[in-house]
Amino acid sequence: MTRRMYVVGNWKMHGVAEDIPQIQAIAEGAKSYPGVDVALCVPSILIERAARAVPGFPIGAQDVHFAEKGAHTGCVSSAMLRDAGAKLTIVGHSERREGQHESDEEVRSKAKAALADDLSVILCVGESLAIREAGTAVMTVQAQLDASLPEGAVGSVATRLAVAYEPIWAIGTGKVASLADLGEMHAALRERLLVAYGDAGREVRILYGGSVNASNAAEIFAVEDVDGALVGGASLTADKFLPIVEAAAAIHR
Ligand SMILES: O=C(CO)COP(=O)(O)O
Repeated sequence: MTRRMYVVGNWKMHGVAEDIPQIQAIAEGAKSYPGVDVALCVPSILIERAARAVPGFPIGAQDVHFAEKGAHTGCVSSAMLRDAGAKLTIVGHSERREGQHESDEEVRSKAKAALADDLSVILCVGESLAIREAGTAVMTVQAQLDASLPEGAVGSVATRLAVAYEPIWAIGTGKVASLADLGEMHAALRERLLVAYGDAGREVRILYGGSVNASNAAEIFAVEDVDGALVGGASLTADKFLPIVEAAAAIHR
């Protein structure tokens, strides 16, 4: 089976009403690359306006609560995201694992809740610089994936689940994992997906994230088992983001 390339922007804490034209430019530009799945994850308060501005283009969230509803001040459920027009959500980004002390168990619950509510999910994993330097990155990230993946039969929803490998030291730093390290990690994560889901594990896309830009996207996408990218800074404007989508469109597996 072939996995479609997937390029997703993570706007993090950027974006107000005046940025909607950039979202429209990205959605319009993405139409030139029908072979690539493209999406943008924006701040939750912008989802509804963004989704209305670009009908048919997937707008997503950057986090979701695992509960359906209840006493969770400041949180947003998957049903609320869907109601606002979101089609996907990121879970377990390292900035939340660190900043909001999210555990693997919590990330797993969030992924399960979102998948059950028909959202697509991008589940993030990645190691710190200390772990990379200690030489234990692969086993650490595999264990993180094992503990964060929704367990059980994923079969029918495998195409709605993606994993994003984002080494923490590569996020926003201009540093990118070496292509050899990237290939090793993506193969190691594929192995865990096959253990967890059997053949359906082949359908789950594995994205790379961390300082992806127009200049390095092509070589990153050429690495086996890299099925696209989760892009931060370079997703904020159409002129920086669309060349990354174009690089993905050039991959034929
Ligand atoms: O964290 C990231 C995407 O989720 C990567 O961010 P940058 O592309 O800005 O390094």
